[in-house]
Amino acid sequence: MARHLITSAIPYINGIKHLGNLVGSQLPADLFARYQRARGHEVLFLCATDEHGTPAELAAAKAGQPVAEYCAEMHEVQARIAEGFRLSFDHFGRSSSKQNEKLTQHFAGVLADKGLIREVSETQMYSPTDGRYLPDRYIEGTCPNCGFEDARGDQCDNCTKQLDPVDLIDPRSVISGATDLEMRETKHLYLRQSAMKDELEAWIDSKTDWPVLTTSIAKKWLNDGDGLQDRGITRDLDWGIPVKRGDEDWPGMEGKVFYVWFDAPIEYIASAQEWVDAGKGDDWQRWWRTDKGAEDVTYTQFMGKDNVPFHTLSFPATILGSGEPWKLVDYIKSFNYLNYEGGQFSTSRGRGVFMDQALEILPADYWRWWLLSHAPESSDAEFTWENFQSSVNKDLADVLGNFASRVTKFCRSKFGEVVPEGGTWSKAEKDLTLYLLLKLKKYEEQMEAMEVRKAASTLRAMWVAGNEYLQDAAPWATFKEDPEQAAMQIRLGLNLVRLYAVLSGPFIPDAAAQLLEAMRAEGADWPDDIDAALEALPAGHAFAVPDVTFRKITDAEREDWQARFSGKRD
Ligand SMILES: Nc1ncnc2c1ncn2[C@@H]1O[C@H](COP(=O)(O)OP(=O)(O)OP(=O)(O)O)[C@@H](O)[C@H]1O
Ligand SMILES: [Zn+2]
Repeated sequence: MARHLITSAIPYINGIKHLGNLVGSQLPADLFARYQRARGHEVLFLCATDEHGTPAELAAAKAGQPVAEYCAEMHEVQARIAEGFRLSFDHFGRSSSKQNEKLTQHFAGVLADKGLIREVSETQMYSPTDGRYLPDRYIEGTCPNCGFEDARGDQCDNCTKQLDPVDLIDPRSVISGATDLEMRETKHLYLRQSAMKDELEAWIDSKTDWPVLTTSIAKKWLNDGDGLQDRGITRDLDWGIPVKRGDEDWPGMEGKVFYVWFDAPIEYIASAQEWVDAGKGDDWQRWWRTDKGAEDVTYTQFMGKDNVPFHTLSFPATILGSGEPWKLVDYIKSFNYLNYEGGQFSTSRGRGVFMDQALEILPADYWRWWLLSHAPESSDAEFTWENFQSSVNKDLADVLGNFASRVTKFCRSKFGEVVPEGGTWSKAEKDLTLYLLLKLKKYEEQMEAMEVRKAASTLRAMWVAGNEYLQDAAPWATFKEDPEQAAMQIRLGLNLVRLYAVLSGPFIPDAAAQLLEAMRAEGADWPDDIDAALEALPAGHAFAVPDVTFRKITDAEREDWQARFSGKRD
């Protein structure tokens, strides 16, 4: 039995995630976790909410709530929606946890001891009226480029020019509107990533099996321009993990917090500690410490492309730089972007379909299937309502759902709700099992390699083969001349329903469970042997006709949804 540690990029707290976020991180991670569990391996699947930083403060202010309270509520909301999508996390933690605070302070202390942290003096906007430094996003003013009056400190939304707060004409505080802003000197900690460039590069170079998307982004950051830069890991904010050197205060760093991208990946480890502290597990170190049992763990991370630099360079710099025996990632599966109807999904602009809305209109499996079978792997992909309707109707309703329904209903009408007896396999059945055997091996290889789209298409090919077999065998016609042969065909069909349920579980867990229950299948073990799997339900075994597994999406619904989700979410 292998041991798999699996993490999904942790979703940011400032709102409900869209379908792009889902397919770029949590959903494929869940697919892989479910597959490895189905293969009998030991899995620890972790995720969390990413709660620190300015956008969380801004979102809380907009909601009129204290930021801690806002984050606690949004965490619950995200956890509930994740359950709705059947994301099978062993633990869904919070980067604002006590465990993460301690661990983040620990890493900063160890890195400082190793000489990998330096102090830098810089100037930053300070607002005496607000009594605080203002991050770029807290400053607005007139754009020097286009004259737009509400340009932000980091960028003008009108002309898209990247800005520095000092560029703005008549800058003002977003919090109070105060205009008496001044530049003040402030000290920050920088992680000396540049000192670790060679070590990081050698490590990346050793990962010859990683997706090109992952390694090409890492290489770009390592070598473009002046090469890998040191990175500020502290901020003048209230909301975040207080800067400490291990358990000790850090002279000169009073009132400062760690930068959100420093503490967020450390939460992958802290989430395992939270899992234990919540009484769900008894040993987190055997997953995370190579000196305490984690040397045989395979660790896989899932994320969208914008997260790759932090996972290939910054977080490994923290882990490697500590010199402590922490588990390093073995494989980083990264994704391109899913776009929405000719544009981008966007949380800030409320564009696209969001996870809560998706579940209001259709069950999780419909979305899981479409998203995974169209995952943006080798390039960006696009969600359109037409494509969604046609894929769901073809793959799920016409192929899988229809197969289960025809086989079970025909059996009930001619033989009753028990697996019928008699008949022997002919060439058609042997050909089918051989085909399924080949496809199954392919499916396993693709799932192991996390080739999500290809695995979906292989699974679909197995469903299609069953449908074609049924069409050709035509038990309804056979029955008239040779009821025993028809019984054999239907017996095989019922066993195929069970087999499909077992194999489809990672993609469409609810439908899989529903079909297994209807088939009254005792075990749902992964098939070692196709022939045996196709005789798992013996003659005389009782079953029930399942309720409709998948329904079709009508044109009227599609048009309705297309209109409803064309504007901005409020
Ligand atoms: N359109 C997209 N398609 C695929 N993955 C995406 C997309 N947008 C974001 N992601 C990924 O989703 C995961 C969670 O993202 P996160 O919560 O940080 O939101 P985000 O990247 O700020 O997205 P947005 O700006 O749209 O809110 C990350 O791994 C990110 O790379
Ligand atoms: Zn402008």
